[in-house]
Amino acid sequence: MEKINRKGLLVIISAPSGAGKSTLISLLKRDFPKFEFSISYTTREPRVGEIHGRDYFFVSKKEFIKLKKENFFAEWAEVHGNYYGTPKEAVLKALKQGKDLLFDIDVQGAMQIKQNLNKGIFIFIFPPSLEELKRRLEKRNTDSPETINIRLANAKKEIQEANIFDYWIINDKLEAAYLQLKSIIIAEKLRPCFFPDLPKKILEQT
Ligand SMILES: Nc1nc2c(ncn2[C@@H]2O[C@H](COP(=O)(O)OP(=O)(O)O)[C@@H](O)[C@H]2O)c(=O)[nH]1
Ligand SMILES: Nc1ncnc2c1ncn2[C@@H]1O[C@H](COP(=O)(O)OP(=O)(O)O)[C@@H](O)[C@H]1O
Repeated sequence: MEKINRKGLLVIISAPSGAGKSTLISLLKRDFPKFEFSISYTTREPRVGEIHGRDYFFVSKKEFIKLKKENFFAEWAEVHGNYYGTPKEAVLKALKQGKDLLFDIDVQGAMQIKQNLNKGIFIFIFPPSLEELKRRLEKRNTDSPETINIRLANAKKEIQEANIFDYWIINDKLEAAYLQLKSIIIAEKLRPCFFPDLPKKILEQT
C-alpha cells in the first residue's frame, strides 16, 4: 500500500522531579525510535553525563532572556529556580512533517502547550509517595540537599496541578508504569485523526 498520510502525535509528559520521567522516556525512545524528542533550552548547570545538544541546550540566563524576547520558545517557565523552554521551530517542524514529538516539560509548560496549540496528549507521572520521591532524588545523587528540598516543595504544587492532564500513571513498579505509558501511546496512535486518508486508501486498494 502506498504511503498513508498521517498527522504527528504530541506527547507531553510531566512529573515532579525524581518521579521517573527520564527513566520512562528512555524506555519510550528504545521502543519508539521514530519519536522525535523535544530538546529544551535551560539555564540549569549540566549534570554529570549530560551532553549539550542531546539532553538540553545549556545556555546562560542572559542568552535565555534574549531568546525569550525573540519569541524563540513555544513555551518557557522558571522551574526550581532555573529557566527552561521549548524551541518553537522544532515543534512546528514536527507538526508539519507529521512526526511524533515527545516533550518532558513541567506543568506550567504543559498548560502553555495546551492553551497555545490546543492539541497533544498530556500524561502526568506520580511518584508512589513524597517519601519515595525524596528517596529517589537522594539515591539519584544529582542534586544538592538544598535543591532536593526545593524540588520536593515544588512537587506538592505540581501534584495539585495534575488535573489538566489526560492520563495519570503512578510510577511505583517501573515495569507496570511503563506498560501503562506504552499502552497509552499505542492507543492514541490508532485514533482516526492521525490517519485521515486511511478509508480512501483501503477502498482504493485492489
Ligand atoms: N516548562 C518547561 N519545563 C521543562 C522543560 N525542560 C524540562 N522541564 C522541566 O523542568 C523540570 C526540571 O528538569 P530537570 O532539571 O532536568 O530535572 P528532573 O526533573 O529531575 O529531570 C522538570 O519538571 C522538567 O520536566 C521545558 O522546555 N519547558
Ligand atoms: N519505578 C521506579 N522505582 C524505583 N526507582 C525509580 C523508578 N523510576 C525511576 N527510578 C529512579 O528514580 C530516580 C529518578 O528518576 P528520573 O527518571 O531521573 O526522574 P525524573 O526524570 O522525573 O526527575 C532515578 O535514580 C531512577 O533510576
